[in-house]
Amino acid sequence: MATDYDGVLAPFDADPMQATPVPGAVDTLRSLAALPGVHVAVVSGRDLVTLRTLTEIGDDEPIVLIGSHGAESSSAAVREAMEAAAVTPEDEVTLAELRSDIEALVKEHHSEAHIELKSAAVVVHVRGLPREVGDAAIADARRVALDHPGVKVLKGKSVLELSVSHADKGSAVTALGRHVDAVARVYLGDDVTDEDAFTRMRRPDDLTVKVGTGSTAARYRVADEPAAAALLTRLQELCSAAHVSG
Ligand SMILES: O=P(O)(O)OC[C@H]1O[C@H](O[C@H]2O[C@H](CO)[C@@H](O)[C@H](O)[C@H]2O)[C@H](O)[C@@H](O)[C@@H]1O
Repeated sequence: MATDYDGVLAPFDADPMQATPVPGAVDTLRSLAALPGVHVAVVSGRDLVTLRTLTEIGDDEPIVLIGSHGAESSSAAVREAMEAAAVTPEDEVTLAELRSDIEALVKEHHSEAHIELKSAAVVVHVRGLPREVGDAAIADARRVALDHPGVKVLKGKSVLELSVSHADKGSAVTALGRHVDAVARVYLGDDVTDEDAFTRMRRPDDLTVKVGTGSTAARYRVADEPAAAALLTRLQELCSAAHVSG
């Protein structure tokens, strides 16, 4: 059972570090993870350190954290499966150049935008800015990416992410499913990067859920983060009842 973080477990906030989970949602994941035969993961574009900080899920807990769109994980099995997509020393050099160019761009031309530095990416944030101001910052950031061959450009919600990671959420989450011999897989996501997971989870017993509006390959949809939290609670109740009845 895997869920995305921003826009699913946690409502959006203009300050990325203030985007905290819907009250009770992480405890629901803990209850699910405590059930025999249920494996739980939080999958995010956040880097692993930040994901751990925001979820407050500890290293000693049985919930797998997958960060940087699959490039980082608390699970050795996922790390091994994603080894070919790991960030190389050459990628680190590209990332340092990218950071420097984006910092210069924002400082000189788009001081209203915010930069988030991640272990495998630089993100330009424009949430809350007037549309034309945000669009101009995103367009210029795209141009910076063109100067750095091999950089992946991901357009998210009020963000442009420039990444040196070669991973994707779909590969990471299906690797975890294989590792635990999952017979049915659940994935909740809200953004374009979650579509990689939705398209890879097409078995009859898989349950894929898009949170919010927009086209999707997911089979089902809920309206927003509180509805996603309510769905997780219902799944926990059903799994718990199935366990009790044997
Ligand atoms: O894969 P996710 O867990 O959905 O993470 C995707 C990106 O989420 C974050 O940005 C989004 O949430 C911010 C906090 O609410 C918001 O300010 C921003 O507008 C959203 O796009 C995060 O900051 C990125 O690094 C993640 O890649």
